[in-house]
Parts: sequence; C-alpha cells; structure tokens
Amino acid sequence: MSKQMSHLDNIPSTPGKFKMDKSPYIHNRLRWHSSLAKLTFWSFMFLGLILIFFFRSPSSNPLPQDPSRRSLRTYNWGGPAWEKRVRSSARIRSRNGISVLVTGAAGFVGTHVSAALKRRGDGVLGLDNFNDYYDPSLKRARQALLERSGVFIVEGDINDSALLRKLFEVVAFTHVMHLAAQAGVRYAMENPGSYVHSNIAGFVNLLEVCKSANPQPAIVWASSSSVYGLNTKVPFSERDRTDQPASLYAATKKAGEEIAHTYNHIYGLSLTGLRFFTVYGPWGRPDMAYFFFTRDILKGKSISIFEAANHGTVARDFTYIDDIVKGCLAALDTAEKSTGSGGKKKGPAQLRVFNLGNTSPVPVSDLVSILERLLKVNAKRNIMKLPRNGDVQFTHANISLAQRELGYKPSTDLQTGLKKFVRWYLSYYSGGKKAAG
Ligand SMILES: O=C(O)[C@H]1O[C@H](OP(=O)(O)OP(=O)(O)OC[C@H]2O[C@@H](n3ccc(=O)[nH]c3=O)[C@H](O)[C@@H]2O)[C@H](O)[C@@H](O)[C@H]1O
Repeated sequence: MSKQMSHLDNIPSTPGKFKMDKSPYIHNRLRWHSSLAKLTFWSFMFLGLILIFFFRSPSSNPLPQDPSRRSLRTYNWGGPAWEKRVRSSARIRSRNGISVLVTGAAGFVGTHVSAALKRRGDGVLGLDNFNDYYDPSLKRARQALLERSGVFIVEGDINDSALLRKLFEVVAFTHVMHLAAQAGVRYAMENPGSYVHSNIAGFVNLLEVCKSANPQPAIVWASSSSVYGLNTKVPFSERDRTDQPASLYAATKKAGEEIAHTYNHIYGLSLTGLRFFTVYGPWGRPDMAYFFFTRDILKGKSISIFEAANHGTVARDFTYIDDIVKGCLAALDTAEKSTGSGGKKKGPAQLRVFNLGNTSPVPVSDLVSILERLLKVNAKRNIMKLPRNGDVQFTHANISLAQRELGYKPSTDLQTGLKKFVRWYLSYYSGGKKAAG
C-alpha cells in the first residue's frame, strides 16, 4: 500500500519540477495529509452539489417523466362517498342496458365510447391513470366533459389489483371495455417498458380480476391494425398472418391477442379484440400525425411527410371516431356472456377478433392537402424517408367480418372527418388554450 502511495506521490504535478527530497518519507507524509484534506474537502463539495441537484431536479417531482414510474403513483380511492359515486355512475338507466367498466376512459376512444354508452342509458364507470404521455390537461378536459354527462372516472392504474377487485365488489359489471393502453408506434423505441407495463402486465392483471369476478364480465378490448406488421397481402383480413410485427407496440398488441386466447381457453372469459385502424377525430391524440400536422401547419413550422423507398406512397386507412364508436358498441351488444364462475370455466366461451377500419386508404400527402385546404394555410413540407422505427408503409382493412357480425359500416370519409376535427381543434385551442406539446 505505502509502496503504491509513494509511487503515485512521486509523479510530478508539473513537468520539470521534480526534485528528490533528503527525507522523502516525511515529505511524502506531509503531502499525503494535504492531499487527504483536499480530497475530503472536494468530496463534501461534490456530495453537496449532488444533494442540491437531487432536490431541485424535476425527477423528484411526484409526477416523474417515465410512464412506468408514473403509474407507481398512489391514487386516492375508497370510502363511502367514493363508492356511492362509483355505484351511481355504473347504474343502468334503460331497459336491457348494460353496465360497463371503461378503462382508459379519459383517452380519445375511451371518452367517445363512454359518452355514447351513457347517452343510451347504459351504466358507465371510467378508469384512467391520467399519465402524461401526452398533455394531461386534454385528458382532464375530456374528464370534465364526461362528468357533465354523469360518468365518473376513477383515478387509478389497471395494474392495481386491489382497486380492480374493489370496483367489481361495488358493481357487478356485465361488460368491460378495455381501452387503457400505451399507444403510439414510434414512442416504443423511447420507452419500451411502458408498453410492457400497460399493454401486457396491465392487461393480464385486468383479466385475472375479471376471471375471478362473479359473474364474470364479457370483455371487448382494443387491439391494433399494427398487428399486421410486414404483411403485404391487402386488404388485411383477420385470417392473414400477424406474426411479423414491425414495432414493440404491435408486438404487445399481438401478445394481447394471444393472452386473450389463453384466458378464454382456461377460464371461459368472453373476449373480443378490435383491430383499430388509425383512428382520428375531435378530442383526438396529440401524438398522432393528423393532430400535430394541424398544430405545426398553423404555427408555420415544417412537417415531415414520410415516403417509402423509390418515392413509394405511405398510406393509412384513417378511420373516423364515430365509426369506431359504433363498432365498439356493436361489439359490446353482440358479446356473449362469459361462461366461467369463481375462476373456473364451465363451458366454451366466445373469442373474436375484428378489423375496424375505413377500408379506403389515403396517402399521407393527401391528408396534408386536405388539412391545408381546411386550415387555409400552406404546409411547409419536408419529405423524408420512412424511418425504421416501427412504421409500416400502408394499412388497409378488409371489414367484411365486422360488417357481417357487427353490422359495422363506416360512413365518414377523411375529408368530412377532418373537417369536424379542425372545427373542434380551432375552438378547443382558442380562448387561451395552447396546442399541446
Ligand atoms: O392503427 C393503429 O393501430 C395505430 O394507428 C396509429 O398509428 P399510425 O397509423 O402510425 O398513426 P400516426 O402516427 O398518426 O401516423 C399516420 C401516418 O403519418 C405518417 N407520419 C407520421 C409522423 C410524421 O412525422 N410523418 C408522417 O408522415 C406515418 O408514417 C403514418 O403513415 C396510432 O398512433 C397507433 O397508436 C395505433 O393505434
């Protein structure tokens, strides 16, 4: 040890100043003491700086940035007043009505579906964790909208088994409309954990509680067009292969479909997966292209429009929210009862998957042209190669199965749907509200 010390000590700090002392041992000891004092001083300074940084850092906020950590937030639920609100919101107010737990109720599709169910007299209880994947104030505004129509949204996470069990204790839900998920194709590369947390762990947790509920509810849930991945056969049919996902988001939705199969097979849960195709409309998601293109065109910022190799067109089967809502309600109305009870299967149960698309793909550049006309502003177009981050070149739904079984018949073209979106956007973000992001 001392050998090593003197060796380190003898290395000159400044070249040319090296001089051997007559008493190297004493000299080295003095230098060692002063180094130790310096080291202690700087260590304290460093520690102090770390502490200051830690306490001032935004990551010590109660709402951290990482969604998987965000969902570890504790929520306040329970108590007689809370139970009363839950019961009242879930109370059926029409003959033959159903009582539905809607997860992700403050989300885009969740808000529209909850409002539609409530309008026709069904009992609706919302559940949402209000995470900040995108502007939470938009979720709060949707919550306020639902509140006015008598829908209560419980604040909590689908990973919280105690909360879910409590909800089923208070209300014997006939159906669950499961729309809570980590959405977005490209964000999966930034935060893969949040997809596993919500789309896989959260879904399994929900199914675990549903399988043990008595009676078991029938479950309709959001899968995605992205499960078709690299499939090139068009239009995409439910019979086509879905084993080549192009993003982790798609892989977690595909996993969800397999998990649904398992719970149907073992526990007799009635399960219907809906493969949504790029849903858009008023109260939409700010992370989606039509939404942030609108914001950026209005701000005069350039937008990136993706194109495939050799100037290939990138297109989406954009589907208007009202059509999707009709598909969701039809799926709930045609869902058969689950067959199990007390966690045991009593007989075979219904297992379905449907495409809910518009069956009329539109190139992204045409979407931009429509927005330009509606906004009366020319977009600053920046044509870019389709990045390799999960995007696929095109989507196109074959909807004949949904047509046959659900009476699903989309009726809104992109021009009409975007007109409604733009009208909402302009009114929502006027009056002091700022565009998200
Ligand atoms: O159907 C689904 O299951 C998914 O639909 C949606 O995914 P996508 O179809 O990828 O929608 P979205 O991001 O709006 O991009 C639209 C188009 O704009 C192109 N695009 C995108 C961004 C950009 O900067 N430039 C661009 O050209 C882009 O290449 C694409 O062609 C949902 O977000 C997703 O959660 C999931 O529900």
